[in-house]
Amino acid sequence: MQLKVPEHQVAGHIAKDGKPGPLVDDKGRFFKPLQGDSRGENEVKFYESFATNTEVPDHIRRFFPVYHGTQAVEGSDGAAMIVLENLLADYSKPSVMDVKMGSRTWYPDASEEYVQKCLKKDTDTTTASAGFRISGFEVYDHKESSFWKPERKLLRGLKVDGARLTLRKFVSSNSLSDMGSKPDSAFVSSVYGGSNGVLTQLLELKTWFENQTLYHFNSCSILMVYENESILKGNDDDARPQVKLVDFAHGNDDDARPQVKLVDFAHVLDGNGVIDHNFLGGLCSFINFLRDILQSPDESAES
Ligand SMILES: O=P(O)(O)O[C@@H]1[C@@H](OP(=O)(O)O)[C@H](OP(=O)(O)O)[C@H](O)[C@H](OP(=O)(O)O)[C@H]1OP(=O)(O)O
Ligand SMILES: Nc1ncnc2c1ncn2[C@@H]1O[C@H](COP(=O)(O)OP(=O)(O)O)[C@@H](O)[C@H]1O
Repeated sequence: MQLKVPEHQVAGHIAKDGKPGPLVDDKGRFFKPLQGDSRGENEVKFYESFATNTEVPDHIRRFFPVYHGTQAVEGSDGAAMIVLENLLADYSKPSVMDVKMGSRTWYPDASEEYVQKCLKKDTDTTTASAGFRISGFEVYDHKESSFWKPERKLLRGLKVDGARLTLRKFVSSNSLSDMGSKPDSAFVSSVYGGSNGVLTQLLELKTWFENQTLYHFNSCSILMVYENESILKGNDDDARPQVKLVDFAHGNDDDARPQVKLVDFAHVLDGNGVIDHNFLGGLCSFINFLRDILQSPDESAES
């Protein structure tokens, strides 16, 4: 089995100080190392419970990576890995964003030290104020024909206006690395809008969260992705780029294939019959941000 480091991982742990990081194979699988201090175990427990839980509606399962069990992986010194569907396997030039949901990232029964560490990050970022924070993203830069990923430090410093601007940049064809410039929001309707777009998917998820009391998704992320291969820019450099969507492989127009998934279940707890207000509140807020961008894509945003 040929394993390699994922090309487009945008957040989370990576191989460091002798600890393994995630790997992918060429068969569409993503291997996530089992993390220590019960996080790995807890994540496995969630995936096993979720896979067999008959109360989870089928249409909701598509928002979660398919789980293929655990496996000791040779290429990673025999470390035990959680084997998941590689969510990016079918994308050739993906733009990806990881958005950590909730207005708090600590969970009941966490140690005081851990709560304090999370609280600091939550108040320093948009978690406490907006109910979510952008943990990481990578966009395909159409001008440079390459991927651009901001440093973590830069994202940690984002306030609400910066997060709003970043959500515009994520669907823009210009000014990616220049954090101060105005994004053109060229792909906003193809990615955030439409009957298969991000907003529609988030609203479906929200309907479930308004009722589900099975799990509490502490510190869990929404992973948004879309395909750039099919997005063609017009040649008129002076004008706002004309964007046409063409999918060469399938001959379809409008095929940015926006996808919304949930990832990172290391801190999921039983819902015990109680609505997950923390995740739901963050989701509602995130939906409002995207709705505002869709409604006024040309509005100039301040950084
Ligand atoms: O160590 P840090 O400060 O980078 O925090 C990690 C988070 O990074 P971030 O706050 O987004 O920059 C990291 O967040 P991302 O996955 O990068 O969104 C995780 O929350 C990680 O905890 P866990 O693996 O989910 O248990 C977090 O690790 P722990 O602090 O819980 O060990
Ligand atoms: N199933 C998956 N397929 C593809 N990429 C994934 C998958 N799960 C996670 N990732 C990538 O790895 C990053 C970190 O994942 P996460 O589960 O949050 O790890 P950690 O527990 O180390 O924070 C995500 O932001 C995303 O880029």
